[in-house]
Amino acid sequence: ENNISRYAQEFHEVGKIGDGEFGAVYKCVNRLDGCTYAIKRSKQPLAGSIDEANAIREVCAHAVLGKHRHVVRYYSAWAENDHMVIQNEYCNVGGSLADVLSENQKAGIVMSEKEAQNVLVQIAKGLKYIHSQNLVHLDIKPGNIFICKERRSFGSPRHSNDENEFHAQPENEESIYKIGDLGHVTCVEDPQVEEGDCRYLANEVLQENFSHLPKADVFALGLTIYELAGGGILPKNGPEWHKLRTGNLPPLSGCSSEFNRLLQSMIDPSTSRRPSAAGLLQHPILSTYSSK
Ligand SMILES: Cn1cc(CCO)c2c3c(c(-c4ccccc4Cl)cc21)C(=O)NC3=O
Repeated sequence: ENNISRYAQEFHEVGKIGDGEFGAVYKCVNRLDGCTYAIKRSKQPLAGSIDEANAIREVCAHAVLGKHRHVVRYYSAWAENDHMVIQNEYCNVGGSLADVLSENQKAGIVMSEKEAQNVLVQIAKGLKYIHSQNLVHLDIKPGNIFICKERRSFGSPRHSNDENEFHAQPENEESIYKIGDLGHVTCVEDPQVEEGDCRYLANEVLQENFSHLPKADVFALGLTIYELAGGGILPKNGPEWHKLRTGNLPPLSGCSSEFNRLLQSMIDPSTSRRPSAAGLLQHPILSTYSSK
């Protein structure tokens, strides 16, 4: 019967972990396999609407992007009782980098250069994979980067062998960062661009130049890392917004000049001067991370 809810039948709802105009996200346990999932339930979009096109794009993107260590994994999607449902991997830290950013801002601390570089390398790997499938994400931002904690296997190399360096997380736990929310994903060929969050939007996309969309993802990643490493609140519009897009990024006091130059290159007004996601992984100051 069409009013039996597969969601209610197959899952135990632990609690709401996200809310927005799109719908709501719940932490759920599958009654059969006992695993925890993140499930987004949203109102069935109007047939033929932009929302419907986005919902279809999101599910297709997940299906194409299959399994990658730095992309949130998709399991299933279905429609029921006037709702769309998508069942994804639950990133077990229970929050995104936007939560890390707001907690840091409240505590008056910023992410260290080392951790910011670690995030940059992991998300660059995820973007390299997405771009290799001729897809672009178009909404890279702290709120769409989710965090998993993974038990470190015995003897796996730590990032730095500088033993007396303070490490925020315990010896055996490592943060794995994953790109989520594929609702703006489109293909590089005939892109149907739905602009992402304007704070991370590259100017050429605002000007409807869609000829180098992978570099728009690199731009958004550059401002994302800049913000996490202490760049402050990003403007949504106005002269400050345009100033950030002239290519001069106020330097981050706590970071090396090489790192500042790398971030500056990622937000260069010229898309050809921005590194590609693959190019980022070859950068000398990131190679210590990207060798793994
Ligand atoms: C708000 N929120 C919090 C979380 C937990 C992070 O540790 C979360 C997740 C997702 C999503 C999500 C985003 C967009 C579309 C579908 C989903 Cl399930 C939203 C999430 C998702 O796909 N996987 C998540 O863990």
